[in-house]
Amino acid sequence: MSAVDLPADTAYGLDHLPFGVFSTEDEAPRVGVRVGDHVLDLAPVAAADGIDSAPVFAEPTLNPFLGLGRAHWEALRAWLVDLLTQEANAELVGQHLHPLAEVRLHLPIEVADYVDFYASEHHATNVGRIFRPDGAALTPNWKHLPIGYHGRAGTVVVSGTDVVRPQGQRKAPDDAAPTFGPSVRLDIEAEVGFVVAGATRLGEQVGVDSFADHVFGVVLLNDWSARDVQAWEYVPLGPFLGKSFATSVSAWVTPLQALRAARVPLPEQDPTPLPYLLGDDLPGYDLAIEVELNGTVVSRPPFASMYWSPAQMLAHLTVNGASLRTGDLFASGTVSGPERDQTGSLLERTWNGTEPVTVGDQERGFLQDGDTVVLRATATGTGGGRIALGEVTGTIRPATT
Ligand SMILES: O=C(O)/C=C/C(=O)CC(=O)CC(=O)O
Ligand SMILES: [Ca+2]
Ligand SMILES: [Mg+2]
Repeated sequence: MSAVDLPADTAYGLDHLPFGVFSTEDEAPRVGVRVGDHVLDLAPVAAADGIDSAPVFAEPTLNPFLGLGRAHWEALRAWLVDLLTQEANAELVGQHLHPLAEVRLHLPIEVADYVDFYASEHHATNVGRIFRPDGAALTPNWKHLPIGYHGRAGTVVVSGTDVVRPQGQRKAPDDAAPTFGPSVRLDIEAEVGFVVAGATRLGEQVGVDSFADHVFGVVLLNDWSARDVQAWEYVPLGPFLGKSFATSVSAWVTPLQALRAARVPLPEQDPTPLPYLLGDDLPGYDLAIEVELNGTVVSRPPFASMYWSPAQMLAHLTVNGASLRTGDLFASGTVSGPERDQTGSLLERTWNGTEPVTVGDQERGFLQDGDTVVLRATATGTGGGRIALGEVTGTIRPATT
């Protein structure tokens, strides 16, 4: 018995409870929790139950709630489970449940800084082979630190937002001079994003053991990439306009607590990293990702194969004393497993377009206008069944010329 009716096999049951921001026709965006195929409007329910922090849920982003800190997130989750478990609350809860089909979902966080890592050994090896065929696949630093760069926070968009084909300079090695125009090698990157909460001071470091104090939860993330622009611009400072035009995230943020049963050991790290990257609790997560292109699943990247733990990424991100802000977002980097059909980018999946994938009755090297990409991911929930991260979808629109 409980306050809501849920199918036994739902991926959004009481062991999940992801947070997002939604609006209904006549009311402003506010915080909601996904329960089955409904969204629970948190502010009025929390207010009715005498929760002090109820007003943070009437805000148009999760940031004010996230800023309250870990003890508060955990207490709120316990309250929510209790509320939804008791049949006596059925009327209160029922008044504030909206069918998903009747709401609009918004970007759940106001993104402060956005950082993207490069933490898959399989991905880094593949990209090294394709982009730098004459050198070693992995750069000498790769196994000593989680490589990353700062991306563009202002162009992080919510799932469902169209992506306009970027324009820019590109020059293949054999071209005499660069040309300008719409990217002809537009790609995806299937990634997992980590939502940071709680500000730190300049000069402060967040050690590997403080990961769960500073990461509220995870989103699925598509780091759209223009490979032709990227290949010409990135030496020596790294990715710039080939990545900054759009990064899509799921509308739902899955709390770290909901992923406790999905924790797995990391692959062995050899050589042993420096002490600030070592700790007793360096979780990997067994998330089964799926990349769908125009209705056909083209790849199944396994997040469990990532070399670096997100706890190591956060420790590295702050080891120089860079401070954190609530709403910071860091992404894992493209998730690729050892097999070709486990790679998280078309660059790898089609080996730079030379081995196209079959999608329905067509073939694809890179993305064409009108193509739709959907990323999905599931994991074992604490209740023993599967939970599903919010999906990330985007459709490519022609360049604005
Ligand atoms: O190795 C390179 O030159 C480029 C790598 C990427 O494009 C990957 C990137 O953005 C990080 C990642 O997603 O793993
Ligand atoms: Ca990336
Ligand atoms: Mg991007």
